[in-house]
Amino acid sequence: MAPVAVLVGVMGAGKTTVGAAVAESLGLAFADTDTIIEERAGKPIPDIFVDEGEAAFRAMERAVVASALSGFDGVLALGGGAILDDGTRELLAGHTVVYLSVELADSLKRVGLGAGRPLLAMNPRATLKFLLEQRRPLYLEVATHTVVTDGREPEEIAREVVARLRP
Ligand SMILES: Nc1ncnc2c1ncn2[C@@H]1O[C@H](COP(=O)(O)OP(=O)(O)O)[C@@H](O)[C@H]1O
Ligand SMILES: O=C(O)C1=C[C@@H](OP(=O)(O)O)[C@@H](O)[C@H](O)C1
Ligand SMILES: [Mg+2]
Repeated sequence: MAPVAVLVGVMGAGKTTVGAAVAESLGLAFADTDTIIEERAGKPIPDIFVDEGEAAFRAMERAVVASALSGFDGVLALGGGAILDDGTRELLAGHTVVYLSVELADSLKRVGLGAGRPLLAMNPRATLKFLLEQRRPLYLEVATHTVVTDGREPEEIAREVVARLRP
């Protein structure tokens, strides 16, 4: 058992939104590692970052990704920073991984002031610019498909993802 597709990309790429649309269109279940982590921890992500720190969050994320990759056969969205963890990147090898790419302008428009995203609590523009540059090579490293999202509606992006998943 493995997800039909795993979505990666920076905050605001649309992983959660597009992932749910792809799952619906394929008649499959959708799961988001952020939601699973919040359920397991019993608190929202910003509280996990404050109480336990980013390293503890990444470890929880790795454990959740590991169990979803072996026990879930729908569409799986990861958090934007999951690929920072060496172990998580290794787990993704051999899976169908769709990188939703987005540039700074659109990602900023989409996340606004970063509510619910603790890494954007201060200076979202500078932080997102840094994260995009730091992480792009890692997204490309794990991706089997890349779909550009700038200037496009989620439904159109979801249709392209579905088309790319066809054998
Ligand atoms: N292609 C898009 N165009 C416009 N807004 C979008 C698009 N994709 C997502 N959004 C909006 O941007 C915000 C962040 O989307 P989300 O799916 O949570 O991104 P991610 O999970 O990659 O951080 C949400 O408010 C969502 O409705
Ligand atoms: O990029 C990151 O490090 C993070 C992205 C968030 O998910 P989204 O990419 O779905 O916003 C969430 O996992 C957490 O706030 C950390
Ligand atoms: Mg998300």
